[in-house]
Amino acid sequence: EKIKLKHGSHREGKRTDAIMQKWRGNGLGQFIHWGLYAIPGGEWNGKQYNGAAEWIRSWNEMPKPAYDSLIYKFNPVNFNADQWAAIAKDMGARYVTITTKHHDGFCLWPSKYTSYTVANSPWKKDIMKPLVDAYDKAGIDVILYFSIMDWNHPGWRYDIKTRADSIAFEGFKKFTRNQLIELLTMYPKAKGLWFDGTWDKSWIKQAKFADELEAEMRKLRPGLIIGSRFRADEYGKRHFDSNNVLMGDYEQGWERKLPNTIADVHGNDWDCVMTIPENQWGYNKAWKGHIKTSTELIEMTAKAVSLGGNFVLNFGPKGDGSIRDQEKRLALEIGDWMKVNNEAIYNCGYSGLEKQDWGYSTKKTRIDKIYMVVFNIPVSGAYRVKLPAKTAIAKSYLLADQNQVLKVEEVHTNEYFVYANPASQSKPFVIVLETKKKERSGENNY
Ligand SMILES: C[C@@H]1N[C@@H](c2cn(-c3ccccc3)nn2)[C@H](O)[C@@H]1O
Repeated sequence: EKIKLKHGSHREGKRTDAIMQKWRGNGLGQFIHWGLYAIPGGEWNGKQYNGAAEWIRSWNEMPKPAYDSLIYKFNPVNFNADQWAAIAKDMGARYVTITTKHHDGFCLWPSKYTSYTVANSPWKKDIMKPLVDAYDKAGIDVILYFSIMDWNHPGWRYDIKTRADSIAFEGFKKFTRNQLIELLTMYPKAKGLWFDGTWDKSWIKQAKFADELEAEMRKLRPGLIIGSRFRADEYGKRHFDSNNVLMGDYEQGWERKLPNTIADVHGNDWDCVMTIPENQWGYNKAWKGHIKTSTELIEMTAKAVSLGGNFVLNFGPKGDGSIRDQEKRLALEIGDWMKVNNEAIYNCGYSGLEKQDWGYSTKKTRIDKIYMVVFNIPVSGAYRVKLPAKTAIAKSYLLADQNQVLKVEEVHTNEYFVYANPASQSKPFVIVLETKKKERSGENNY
């Protein structure tokens, strides 16, 4: 029995408009975390901060005034928006999410509503405009990351406990609305907003305000894409409202983790945002622990697409605006694979097939093509695939070499072995299945 909600979700099921269909088919995206935190790069006074570099302001070892005065050191002489966009293009990313303002409140655009922006740094110039233009020129859609939580704004509160809190937070809410309308007005090419910093009680209590603000933004920018993290319903429920309906246009619940089965995504659109090290979004000088390889990241991309989502890989440019070598190399390695295999990623989604040990299957939307993205090569050379009843395999071949038609054997009803011995076994590869309707129940060759 559904309960009456004024500020719950206002739409059930996936959006079907062209802007969202393009987003749904993107498959692979780039995340950019850049700001003042890139200057210390996880280190202060010769000591290393163990947390995520973009959270260094919350570290007791670094006095807040010392962090806040980093604005006077922001002068990224090696910043080159076209180079960042080229790296994303070479990787095969079809959209980018860029931090306009992270939790520290520093704005990468010359906002009229605070002095804590690039305009008052030695750099002086707008960073967002050249980035939006460079990515747009490269044919990569832009999404603006915006943190509601803003440690620099005097009106920010973690919770509203007193009348004074309430008065201060009203000013903060007006400021937040002003900045969001400002961003949408200054960067009309942006396709969406990626909200963060919305988990504290102060914001969760603003169901009505946030609901009306979301409506105002959608009216100002028809088709705008906003995820489930922006606002809570009037009972404080986030991501899914009190009737368990997804808030916003897609689920933003997969941060540094992936769903495992299709049941985990409840038939919704979703994105997974991922770091290359364990947990560093902003630039950190010392990448500690496991640094993901391009093969791991390609597998995560294939897994995300196989479960109907997008995979968004994070880059943390240095304080001088350059991109670190490890990130450039990974982007090129992923891009080399995507150049050959992106047909299995772009405009693909959940195939409906049972998961097999060799890897992940994806399906082109509306076309009878299934892609078997192989990460684990069976010693038998036989790749098992179970098709729905009345579906047969018309043809099978390697995506990387379509002249190599592969032998297919129906080993049980609707269960097939595809035989493939790929040339190079050191990289994931894709087997294509062109399917057709089964005319009649063919002989099964047991
Ligand atoms: C997309 C990622 N989200 C930010 C984040 C938020 N949190 C966090 C930490 C403690 C409680 C709740 C949320 N950790 N990281 C990261 O700083 C980065 O921006």
